[in-house]
Amino acid sequence: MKRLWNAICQHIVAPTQLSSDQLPRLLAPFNRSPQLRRHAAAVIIARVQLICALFAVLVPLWAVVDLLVFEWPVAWPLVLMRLASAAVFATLAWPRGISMERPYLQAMAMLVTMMLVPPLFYLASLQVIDVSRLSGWPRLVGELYGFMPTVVLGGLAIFPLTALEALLLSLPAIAIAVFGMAASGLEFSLQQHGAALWFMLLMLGVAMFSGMSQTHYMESLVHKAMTDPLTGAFSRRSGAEALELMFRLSSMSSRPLTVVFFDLDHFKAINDGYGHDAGDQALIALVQTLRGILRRGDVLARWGGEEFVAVLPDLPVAQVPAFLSRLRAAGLGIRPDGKPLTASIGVAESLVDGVGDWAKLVELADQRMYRAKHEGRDRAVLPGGAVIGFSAA
Ligand SMILES: Nc1nc2c(ncn2[C@@H]2O[C@H](COP(=O)(O)OP(=O)(O)OP(=O)(O)O)[C@@H](O)[C@H]2O)c(=O)[nH]1
Repeated sequence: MKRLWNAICQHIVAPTQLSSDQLPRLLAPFNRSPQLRRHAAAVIIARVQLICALFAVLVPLWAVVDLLVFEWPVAWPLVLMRLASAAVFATLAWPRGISMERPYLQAMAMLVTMMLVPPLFYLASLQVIDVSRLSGWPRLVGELYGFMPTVVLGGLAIFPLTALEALLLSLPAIAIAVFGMAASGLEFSLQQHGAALWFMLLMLGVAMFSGMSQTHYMESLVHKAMTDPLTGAFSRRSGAEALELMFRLSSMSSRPLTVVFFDLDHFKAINDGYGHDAGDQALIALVQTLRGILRRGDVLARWGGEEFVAVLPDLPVAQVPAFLSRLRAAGLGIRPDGKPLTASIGVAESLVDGVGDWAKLVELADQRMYRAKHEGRDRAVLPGGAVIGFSAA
């Protein structure tokens, strides 16, 4: 069974392994990191804009066919509807930035708007085209309009969506298609419309599968690009990006944001005395320990060789001593000679330190870390200059 699961993951779902904790994230868009949500939103927005730019040109061009095939009383409302649709597509295609605060909401709003235009166009076309009374070319073109909701479902396949998102986004198109079948003047039966319905469900299945596969692939790439390959902590660049976003969000709501700067003590001695691999193992163990102490929304980034930055939203400076005691209780790991691994720590907090940007907050934490280093290591310097010595406690 495990071999079958591995074969599915390796050869069908994506060329990268799928772990059991990733599967729920492919089924529904919950529990995603803000970075991943932002990246998914950026991809969706870029693709919506590309498609909308194409449709803004192609949709009005198709008016030529309407004018050639249909009588004027049928053709002119269709041309007007095409111009209105093109205006919506052009508006969506208009270059715009990605919302800093709610990128996912922006992406979904744009996607839903784009997805609604063709089915609504089809719905409106039913008011002017009665397929059951047409024959020849007009009937063919009229029946093509009936495919619009299905085309929309197929189009979903190009977006990195979870199964739930693809399902919810397809519901309006399916509902409009069924309504159209009932209102088309043709017999409303499974024999008459079953094939079209089956084809829609097939398209939905393809869209869900493709969306999940893209989501998984995107998640793997984002994870690789954002994390330090040795420890799995955020890289400095992605840590800075996360910090910038968190700083902005916490300043908007006047909530505290705390930065804890760690620099391991006498780390060079581990490399020199026991080899680089022993040093690597110490760094990996340190990150595992810190992960156990940090909360879900906290961020841990490897800032430099043996320097780490933890970003803790909603942690006021008054709660920092409690955080440091948890750290002290867990320990930072053991050096190869059996002695405890220690660090010099600097803490800065956005409200108490009154800084205006995230870089200044890190700079303050870094300066306090240096003070901790110069005052004897294995201690933390807090805002206001308070010092908490670890070994003495
Ligand atoms: N094993 C290993 N060592 C690293 C890595 N990155 C940086 N280092 C080493 O970390 C050491 C940092 O040394 P220093 O900056 O002198 O600091 P230190 O020995 O910790 O001394 P203090 O900070 O003054 O307590 C250097 O020897 C680097 O080569 C890494 O990824 N793996």
